Amino acid sequence: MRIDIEAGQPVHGGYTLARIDGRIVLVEGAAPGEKVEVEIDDTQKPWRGTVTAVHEPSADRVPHIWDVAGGAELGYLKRSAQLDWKTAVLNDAIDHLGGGLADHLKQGGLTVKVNEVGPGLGTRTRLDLEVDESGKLAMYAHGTNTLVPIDSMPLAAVAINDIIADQEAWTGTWQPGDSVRILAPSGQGPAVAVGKDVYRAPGQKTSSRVMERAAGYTWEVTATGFWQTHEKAPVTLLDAVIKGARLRKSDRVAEFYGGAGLFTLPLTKQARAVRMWEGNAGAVRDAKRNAPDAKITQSPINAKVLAEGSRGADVVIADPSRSGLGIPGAKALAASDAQAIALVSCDPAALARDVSAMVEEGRTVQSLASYDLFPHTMHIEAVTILS
Ligand SMILES: C[S@@+](CC[C@H](N)C(=O)[O-])C[C@H]1O[C@@H](n2cnc3c(N)ncnc32)[C@H](O)[C@@H]1O
Repeated sequence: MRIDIEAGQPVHGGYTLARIDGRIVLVEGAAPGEKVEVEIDDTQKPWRGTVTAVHEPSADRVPHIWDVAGGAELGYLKRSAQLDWKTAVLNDAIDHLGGGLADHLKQGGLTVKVNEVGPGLGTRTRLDLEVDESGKLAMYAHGTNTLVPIDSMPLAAVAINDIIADQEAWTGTWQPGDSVRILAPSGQGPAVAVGKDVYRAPGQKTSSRVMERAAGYTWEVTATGFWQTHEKAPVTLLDAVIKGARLRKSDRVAEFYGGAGLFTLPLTKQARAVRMWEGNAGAVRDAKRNAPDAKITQSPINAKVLAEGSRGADVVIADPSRSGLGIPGAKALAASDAQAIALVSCDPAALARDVSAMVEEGRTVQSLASYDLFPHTMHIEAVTILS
């Protein structure tokens, strides 16, 4: 069924909201306020609409930067409009899921907005690809299981695109059905990971770890493990977290969800003592090498670990995955004696819930800054500092 609608406000997930006879439709591919025709998928709840024609284009609409496959769902909007979109989504989550958080921020004179970080293209240092049945590097078409061969991916760093463009030279390195990660680490030349094998050139295997450098520090990170993907993410987040928390040399720090030690290493150089918790065994191995002066524990993190681990800390840092801390976990951190808590969030709903729970426990938000570390996508990253 095709129908004409006016797209409303942006909501989490990369959609704008529209209504048809009072029924909510999540629309993909429209700019807020645009009059568009959409193909309705009524098998999902809420209904989904995909733009099939634009009747009155928004002034924010531009030619899509790359609609070959998934991964750039806001690529049809000006960069400034993407930032406005994400700012609206973040504020909407705070208003609707954050209880009294919106009032709390207002009373503190804080406004929430997503800040531009560097250029929109060529900034991604990791690209995960599949190999199609003909052996070509491919990605899934947006929202499908269909692989589309690719010749370039404009969000990825130049070094990654050079490898994609020259993929014939890599014949035999990967096979149909393989998953391939191409990396452009900041501390060395590019690398290609196929399963557990890592190559720096066709046929030339290299270490399974790659070198990352930022803010005068060096980390070795398992090529297939987690590392922030935007080239400026390490420096941006280090600055936001460590400066934001006003870390002093005499502080004892408890860090949760520490990964390969992005924060852990600098913390050990700038604080008295650092304890870190992380669940992934490979990340813990990396973190122990990267930050030998920290006390690092491999453990699933839950409210009990957050409560016990934060006891006695002057500063607490937590960078959970998308699901966030959860209310019991957020309350456990809020109840610690820490003078500062830095929470890194990558999901607006989890942010609103977690920060609101900490405020309810008597904490005060000092700052809430968001950074566009995923340009042309719907994703956000935010750092909240609470006292
Ligand atoms: C967003 S990453 C952040 C890592 C690091 N701070 C960085 O920026 O590179 C989240 C980390 O939390 C870990 N993690 C997620 N859920 C966890 C859990 N329930 N218990 C322990 N670790 C968890 C993941 O393995 C991952 O390393």
